[in-house]
Amino acid sequence: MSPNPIYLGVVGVGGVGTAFLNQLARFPNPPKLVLLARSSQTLLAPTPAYSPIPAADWATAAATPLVTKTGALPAEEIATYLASAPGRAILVDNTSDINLAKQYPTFLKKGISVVTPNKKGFSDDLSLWKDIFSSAAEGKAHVYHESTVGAGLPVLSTLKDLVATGDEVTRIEGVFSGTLSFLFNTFAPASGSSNAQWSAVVAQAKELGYTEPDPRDDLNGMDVARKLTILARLAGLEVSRPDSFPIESLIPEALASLPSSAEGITEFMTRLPEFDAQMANIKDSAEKEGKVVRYVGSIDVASKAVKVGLQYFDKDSAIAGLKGSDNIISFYTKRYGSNPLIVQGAGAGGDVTAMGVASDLIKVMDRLQ
Ligand SMILES: NC(=O)C1=CN([C@@H]2O[C@H](COP(=O)(O)OP(=O)(O)OC[C@H]3O[C@@H](n4cnc5c(N)ncnc54)[C@H](OP(=O)(O)O)[C@@H]3O)[C@@H](O)[C@H]2O)C=CC1
Ligand SMILES: N[C@@H](CC=O)C(=O)O
Ligand code: NA
Repeated sequence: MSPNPIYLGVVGVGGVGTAFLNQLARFPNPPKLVLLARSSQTLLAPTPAYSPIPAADWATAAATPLVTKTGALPAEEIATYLASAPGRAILVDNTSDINLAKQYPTFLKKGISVVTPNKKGFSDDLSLWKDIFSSAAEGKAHVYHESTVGAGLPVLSTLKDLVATGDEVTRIEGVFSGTLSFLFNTFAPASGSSNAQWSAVVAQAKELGYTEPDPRDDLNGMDVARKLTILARLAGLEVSRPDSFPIESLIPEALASLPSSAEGITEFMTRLPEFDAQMANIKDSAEKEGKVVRYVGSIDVASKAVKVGLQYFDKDSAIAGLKGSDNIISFYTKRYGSNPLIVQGAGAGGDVTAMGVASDLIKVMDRLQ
């Protein structure tokens, strides 16, 4: 038993949330799970006892006797409930909801720490970024969001360590999307050949849990732009918004105005095969130069230039040779000279993303002890 009980609220039980609950169930000294929510329902440990809900999958947790069930609760109510627990509290946000992310300052000011793989809050307006960190200081709470870039890979912790120890980061570049890495590695491999259709590989990436809840957020480049916004801000650049620099979209023009609803996602996935020839043309153009096409991003710190889009690579390059959903992130710094510090490995998927969330949770728990 840890000396000071810590109370936990978890919102989101999709691919990442379910894998996170699995890992939480194996913690030797788990926090007390007192709130578990999905979009339509919330499970609460009854007050004032706050006796914990088992850290199990949604169905098991929902079937637990004595759990109070309500519909979706406003973020302010979740914050009030957690702040009234008889100990320090942590919110784990496993959604991609911008509205919940906009309420992080409310949680933090009440002393509730936030751990999340949700990129939205850290990559929206710069004012929200500043509000999140000043609110954390005000509430003496912590914010950890390692899985917002490179899933569980130690990308943010590496960058923070470089900056905190006085190194000068000059450039960050690489492949930042697990989905786009998987798509291009499968559709246009550097060795061998592939007859896979673009739309079929997109459907596979969605099935494997690599894509954002709306796969168009990956294909339009916005997911990569959000990650670069977060990295650029940590490297000291005041990027105002994730759309403040040019982003190359892979969404066919004719499908660009479909609604951002569940119906819009279904129609997009249904009609995507009509546009397979467009992506095949891009692949063939690279092939004619003896290269492969990949979706990459870069931040040049001195010139404050952020770039996101397609580029051709030699087939024997490190980027061309990536496998599966791998990300590769190269940090060029004064201390590391011309050989960058490189972080590489799976950049999407429930288990690896949940690992980043679970390890952040352990770090926050340690700091609250
Ligand atoms: N998948 C991956 O590889 C990675 C994902 N991430 C990030 O992790 C987060 C989760 O992704 P993933 O698990 O794949 O997404 P899913 O779509 O699988 O799950 C999202 C979950 O959030 C719930 N949810 C959405 N909005 C709300 C809300 N307002 N209140 C309560 N619950 C809500 C959904 O509820 P319901 O079950 O009712 O639909 C669902 O349980 C995203 O921010 C994503 O960007 C980061 C790195 C990698
Ligand atoms: N959809 C994202 C998930 C991780 O951030 C990706 O594919 O990289
Ligand atoms: Na990471």
